[in-house]
Amino acid sequence: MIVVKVGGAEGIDYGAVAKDAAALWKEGVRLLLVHGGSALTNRVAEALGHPPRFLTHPGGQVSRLTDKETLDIFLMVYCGLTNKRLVELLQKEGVNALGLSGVDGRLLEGRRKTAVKYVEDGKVKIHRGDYTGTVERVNRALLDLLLEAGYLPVITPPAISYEGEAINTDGDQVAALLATVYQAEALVYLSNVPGLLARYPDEASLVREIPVEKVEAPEYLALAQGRMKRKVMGAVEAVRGGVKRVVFADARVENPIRRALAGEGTVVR
Ligand SMILES: Nc1ncnc2c1ncn2[C@@H]1O[C@H](COP(=O)(O)OP(=O)(O)OP(=O)(O)O)[C@@H](O)[C@H]1O
Repeated sequence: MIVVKVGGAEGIDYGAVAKDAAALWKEGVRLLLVHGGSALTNRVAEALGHPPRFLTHPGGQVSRLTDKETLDIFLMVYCGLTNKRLVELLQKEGVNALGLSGVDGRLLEGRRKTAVKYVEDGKVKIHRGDYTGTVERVNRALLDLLLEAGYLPVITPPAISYEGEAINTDGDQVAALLATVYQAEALVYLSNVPGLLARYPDEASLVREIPVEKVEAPEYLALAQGRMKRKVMGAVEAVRGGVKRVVFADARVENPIRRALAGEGTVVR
């Protein structure tokens, strides 16, 4: 199994991703696609007069404040436009892709975090009423059913809480969890950069490899900071959990998945 997460930043060539995924699928490679949608969500939110807001947590991570209106916009962009366009591109390539969110069939279940700690003006504050959470359980039986019947699953956040509410959840974590559940040969993160950059946005500073056992070493620790921390530590956890390798790679090129599998990008193993 190969799990591919297509990021939602500007500049991603969805056509190239779909073409590559379809070719691999037809060769008999088992795939799960997960996608994001953050940049488009920001644009639609602005256009609808409900601009995006982000919270910086005490640990330094940043997340989207997800109130009821934001969740509605999130559903429109992730489950609507982004998911259906990707499914359409795959259908054009002759693959019977099937889009589903974590809400459908309780595919991705997690705990809703109603109170979220964040830092503002140097003080720790609490935001209540958020619709966010972390996925803890995957409905693998549902995915197996689809895979056995020949459908290529195209999966998107949100997830569903144990109480049955849609919750915004991190797509990177979803992909890592799916890869771990399937003990995937590879987990590929496609984005609008060539991989993890030591000095973002300098593309010449691409880090070629992160050996899991050395992730705490000073040269790698610098990379696992701020916005990238969650991605790097998620990759390390996936490898520790049995995924053979994680590759962060470019989705602005032809054959992005094949290139990533050939080692172009940042390889964590
Ligand atoms: N050190 C770094 N190395 C590589 N990319 C970085 C770094 N720091 C910040 N970035 C940025 O992080 C972004 C990763 O975004 P990605 O495509 O994975 O989507 P996302 O914003 O995580 O959300 P979603 O998947 O929900 O749309 C890239 O657009 C990249 O520009």
